[in-house]
Amino acid sequence: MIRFEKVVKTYAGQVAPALDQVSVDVEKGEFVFLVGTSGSGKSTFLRLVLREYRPTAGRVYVAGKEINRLASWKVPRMRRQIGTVFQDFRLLNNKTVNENVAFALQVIGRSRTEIRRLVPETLELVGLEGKGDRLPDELSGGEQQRVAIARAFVNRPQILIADEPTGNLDPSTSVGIMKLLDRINRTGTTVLMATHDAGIVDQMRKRVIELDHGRVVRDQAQGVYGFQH
Ligand SMILES: Nc1ncnc2c1ncn2[C@@H]1O[C@H](COP(=O)(O)OP(=O)(O)OP(=O)(O)O)[C@@H](O)[C@H]1O
Repeated sequence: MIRFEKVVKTYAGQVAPALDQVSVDVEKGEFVFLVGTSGSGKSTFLRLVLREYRPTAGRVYVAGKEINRLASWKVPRMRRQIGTVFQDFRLLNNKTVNENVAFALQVIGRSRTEIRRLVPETLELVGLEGKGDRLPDELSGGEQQRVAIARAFVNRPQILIADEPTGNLDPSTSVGIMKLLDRINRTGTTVLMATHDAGIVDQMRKRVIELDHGRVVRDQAQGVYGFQH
């Protein structure tokens, strides 16, 4: 589903690469944690999957396509296969929960009938039934993140990318968010999550890929956050 072949990314004006000869293969339906200290290259990795950047060298494949060879006009369609969730939720604060989730469908031209069906169905899936008319600031942080996940998932993308999704949440709220991401993963969605949350990684026992100075230093099935060498 996601394949990196000897990927190098060096930002303009930088000498050291942010990613250095990274080769990784993520199968459809896998759940993968990306860990590593600040600046190790996690966000760069995620941004290459979204084609926000192109690699300096090497190849990135998403769903079988080498995405850096896609024509620019095909990029939005490629990105529709990928839902994204961030630490800071990124909701539209002047729109209700329903409108936030519906917006993700409107921009890709889904019909009103589909929107009327999919929005409540997805809000129920994330545990927000009955809260569709609230504004984001009338919700707890955990609930706001659930809205963000509903928005990312309402289009049933093949891949869900989460960049520190529990970074602003307390531990018990974080556990609820992880259960939700796990449920989404069980529907067959590939989940790629960058995190500093050792407790979560240790609890979930999923594949762990660790980056250090842009290199993959560990790729462990059913891994933990801090590996004892
Ligand atoms: N736009 C940019 N221009 C120049 N250098 C950048 C840019 N973005 C990131 N970097 C550098 O690339 C390296 C990797 O950064 P990246 O953001 O991928 O790390 P990270 O593991 O996601 O860190 P964090 O956990 O703090 O989010 C760092 O040295 C960073 O300073």
